Amino acid sequence: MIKLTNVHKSFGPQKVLDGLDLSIPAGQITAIIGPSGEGKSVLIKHMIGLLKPDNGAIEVDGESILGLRRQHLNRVREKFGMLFQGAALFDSMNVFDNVAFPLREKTKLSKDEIRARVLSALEDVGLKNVERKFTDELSGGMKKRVGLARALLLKPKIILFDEPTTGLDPIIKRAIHQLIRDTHAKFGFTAVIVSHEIPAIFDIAQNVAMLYKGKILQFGTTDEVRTSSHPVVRQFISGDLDGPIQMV
Ligand SMILES: Nc1ncnc2c1ncn2[C@@H]1O[C@H](COP(=O)(O)OP(=O)(O)OP(=O)(O)O)[C@@H](O)[C@H]1O
Repeated sequence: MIKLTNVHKSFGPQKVLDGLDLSIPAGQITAIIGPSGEGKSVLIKHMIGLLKPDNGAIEVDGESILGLRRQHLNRVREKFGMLFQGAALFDSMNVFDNVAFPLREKTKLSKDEIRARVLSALEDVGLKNVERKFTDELSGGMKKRVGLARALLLKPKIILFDEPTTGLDPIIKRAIHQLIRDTHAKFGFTAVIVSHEIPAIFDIAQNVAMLYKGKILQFGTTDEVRTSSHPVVRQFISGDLDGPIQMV
């Protein structure tokens, strides 16, 4: 479904991805874990063509996304929904207009149809009677829900989540994780979730990929990674200060 082969990416002298190989299975939830600053956000930005590799191949549904003309790349991007770190809502719009935005931009649906779809998407994420509120009146957890409603609206085949629970309290974190799991069960999209929520993320992901020193150090089912014998993976998951991962 999403396949990266021998991907290299540097920013000036800093090598971030160093011959990375990764295949994201279709229709499943895959978590990407790894130390801060290793390039997890850079990696998912490559999947949707927001960053271009210096070298390597990237395919979505068997089609290379490199070297595509803008129009063609936009068509590939329509397969994706995204929930980035700050939920990326527009402050100047209320909740309804934020969620309706992609429908107004990308479809010719009637006002009534847009209204029905927006309210149904908000209901899917457990939000009712908030559509007139402005985003600065919402809590962090509500913002994430609105972002997820917007990401779900165009029924994407793939949703990329970049740290969807960062900065939220433990109960809201769990609620957002459950919501991702429930909406995934309902809609069956391919999910890629960058997350530091260990071990909580293991309860919702089917696969885990650990990024370390520019490569995928281990990719496997959640159980395989949870019980990994690799010293780096073990140290990272357990949060031990002692081990091969050096603090700087
Ligand atoms: N557009 C850019 N220009 C220059 N450097 C960048 C750019 N984007 C990312 N980087 C650098 O690439 C490295 C990896 O960043 P990235 O945000 O992908 O890390 P991460 O693994 O997602 O980190 P965290 O877990 O802390 O969110 C960082 O050193 C960052 O400064």
